[in-house]
Amino acid sequence: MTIPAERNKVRQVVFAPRLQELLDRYRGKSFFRLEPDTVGVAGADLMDALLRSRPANAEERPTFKPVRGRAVTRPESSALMRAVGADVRAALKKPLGEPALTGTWPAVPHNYLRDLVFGHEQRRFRVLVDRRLELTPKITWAAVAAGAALWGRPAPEVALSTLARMVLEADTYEQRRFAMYLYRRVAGPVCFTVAALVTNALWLSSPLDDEVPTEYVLNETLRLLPPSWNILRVRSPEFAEVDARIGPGDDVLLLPLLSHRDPELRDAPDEFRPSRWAALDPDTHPGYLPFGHASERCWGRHLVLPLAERVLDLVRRDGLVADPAQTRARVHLDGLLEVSDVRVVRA
Ligand code: HEM
Repeated sequence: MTIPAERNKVRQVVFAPRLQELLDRYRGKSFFRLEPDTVGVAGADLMDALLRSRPANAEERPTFKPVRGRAVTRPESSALMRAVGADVRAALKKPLGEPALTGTWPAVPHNYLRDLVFGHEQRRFRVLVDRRLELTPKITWAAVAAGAALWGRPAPEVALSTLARMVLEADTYEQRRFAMYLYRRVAGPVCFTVAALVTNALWLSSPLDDEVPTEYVLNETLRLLPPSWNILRVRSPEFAEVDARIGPGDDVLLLPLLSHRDPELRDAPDEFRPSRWAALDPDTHPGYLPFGHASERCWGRHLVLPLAERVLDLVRRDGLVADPAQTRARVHLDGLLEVSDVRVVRA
């Protein structure tokens, strides 16, 4: 995939081979078999019907799936989202300031967001939003267990996020460990996913056009490089009722990465054209599911979008661009779809 960049140069997104293969083989197809026990779905209507047929089960929920066998209840999830919401709203009220955002992205915006939202947290909390813990559940668990064991209440004057104060309310070691793991599940994405989104946006749009609203830039980035590029639903009887090609033993991998580029649904599907969103509604546009299905859409999106806008406002204000000498950025095969190692400089 190429994006017009500086006059004679192009900027390229280099997908991991498995992702490129998915795009090459299945883009434009509604239904296909990926493995003997897994089907792929990228047709807008079929995705809609399947996601509508049953709610996500506990294990399929990315944020609030059970923690080592212990379910996370509805009231617990709601309380955690309210707490992180309060922290994000407080962060958004801070003046823009003079953060140093040049350097290698997504690491730079990750650290910026960590400091902005969870800035003065104690070390045992800060370590839980460290990039090095990414996708390593065992190490995360070890960090949580150590943090919960080395306990000592901070002095009252120590500033803590609303989220961290919830952990402090836990009485026993077991409860504290559970609460800290959930802290990681909720605080981590605020840094990881928003850093991924703004890095993808910068790579696709650089230099940001002053005439184009940031909202459109983000919608178009979420279309071409959706951080949540797949949605897994495990086998269940409802699916065969929706489509007889789906057997009782088939898991279903829904692929926004492909449906977002379906040539039947939109013009020039591989081109980065943020202005197309002037005429489209991201909440209802067919096959556009960067935050999941309407029936159970991401609870964090109202936090993600203003944080991403704030980072891109700083990019515009400070004239930051992807280093013109860099013409390729890789997307690895990972849980989160993001371009890696983008060098960001002042224009
Ligand atoms: C760019 C950022 C993000 C993207 C693209 C994204 C995407 C998604 C998607 C696709 C789903 C639906 C999953 C499914 O149906 O299986 C979802 C659900 C959800 N997301 Fe997000 N998300 C983002 C950030 C966040 C953040 C920062 C939080 C929390 C602070 C969050 C919390 C949730 C919750 C609570 C759910 C509901 C299901 C559950 O996990 O319990 N998301 N998100």
